[in-house]
Amino acid sequence: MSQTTTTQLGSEAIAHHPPQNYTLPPVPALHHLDDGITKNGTQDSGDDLEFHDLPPFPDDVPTAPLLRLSLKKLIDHDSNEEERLWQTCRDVGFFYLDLRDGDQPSSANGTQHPSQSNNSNDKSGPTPNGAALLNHANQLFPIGEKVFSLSTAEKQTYDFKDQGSYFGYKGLGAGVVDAKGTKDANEFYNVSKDDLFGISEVLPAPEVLKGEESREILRGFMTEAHGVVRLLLGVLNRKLGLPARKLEDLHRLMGVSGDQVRWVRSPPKPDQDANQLALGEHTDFGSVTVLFNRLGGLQILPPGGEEWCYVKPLQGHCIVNLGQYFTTYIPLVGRSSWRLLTMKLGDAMVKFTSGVLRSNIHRVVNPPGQQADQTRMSLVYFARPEDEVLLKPLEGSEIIDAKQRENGGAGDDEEVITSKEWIKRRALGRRTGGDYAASHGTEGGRMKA
Ligand SMILES: O=C(O)CCC(=O)C(=O)O
Ligand SMILES: [Fe+2]
Repeated sequence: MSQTTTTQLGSEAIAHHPPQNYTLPPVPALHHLDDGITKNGTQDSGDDLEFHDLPPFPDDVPTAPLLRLSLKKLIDHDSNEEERLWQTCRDVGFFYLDLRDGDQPSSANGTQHPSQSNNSNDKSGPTPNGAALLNHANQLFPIGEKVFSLSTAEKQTYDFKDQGSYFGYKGLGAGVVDAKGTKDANEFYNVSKDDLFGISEVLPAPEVLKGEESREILRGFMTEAHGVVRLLLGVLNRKLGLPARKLEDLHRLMGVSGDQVRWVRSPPKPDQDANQLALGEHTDFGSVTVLFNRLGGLQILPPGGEEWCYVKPLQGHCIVNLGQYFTTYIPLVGRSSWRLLTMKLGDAMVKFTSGVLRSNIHRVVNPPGQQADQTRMSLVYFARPEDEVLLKPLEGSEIIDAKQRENGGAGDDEEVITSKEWIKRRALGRRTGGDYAASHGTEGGRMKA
């Protein structure tokens, strides 16, 4: 597709209309790091990408060849950067985003609450500010530590699983990492975006999260992370040739959704348990995930590969991955047969759900090398389609239509479910006693274990 018109007229002005009988471009070959990080994850650009207050990430473990994109360039609608984003979302769906140069002077002093926006024409919300996002993330790490330092008995009172909610606390070992029911080795605390912005009820929470100071930091983080998500969605929307703002409009900051912040904490494991997974293999069940971690342990299984590769944490960057919203539409002949279908489909499920964009399997293992005796924490923002969005192929894109034809059609008589229902099923299915099979997403046909 031509980039010329986009750059001449402004990227919002043109919706791409590929010709009739459009055939899909081939999926690009998996990228290799060509822009600052060599294959074993060491730097070659002079940038300081290390976390100097932590034991070093080893240089003798396999690392994932992920691209490093620049938020600043994406904000500036750099067509080369937009093309790199598009390619990497089609081949692996995981990349680094450099936030250090994404600073926007207009909002450098903080984050404007969207309801305070005085620009009624600004439908896409405020331009994300990379420095503010990093700053809020740095402030949230110690707040998360305070939450986890509370007694187990108190934390347990914020586990809302029995009320059908995945917000709040999940204890160590309260989730499963495989179909055998092997327990996980991490604890979560999930904070609802809708709670923070007054869109839904205020959930019970520990004192450290109830105070306005913490809530303000969380709101700032959510606003900036959401701004990044919508910026990325805008690029993908144009590349997919969808009607203007279609993806952004399914992900409004002030829309009712399952968007959330999550802290994940895994304590160091005794040697005999070193191989235990902290977090089992999965794809994220939303749209876009913005992740901050500092110690290694996150691994992805690159497309077509057999070897799990570490994703080396980089200072000043977040790791972005696409969730399965883009790749999933769920065939349901009837709700009762849902579980059966999910279990039986296996590779067919992957085929059936394989989309134009990619949602890659990942998991969390013990931090590697000298990092192994450290407590690992990460901070995640999960953006999801608004609650009432139906999970079915989006209309208005020749590329998506062509992909459907390639997949043998969409099956018009199939029932579809809402984003809300799907997220709940997947989130709670990975809790002990949950329905692990029903919790599968697009990883269905590629589970290793
Ligand atoms: O902790 C990490 O690095 C990844 C966490 C993750 O994949 C998740 O919470 O879905
Ligand atoms: Fe994840």
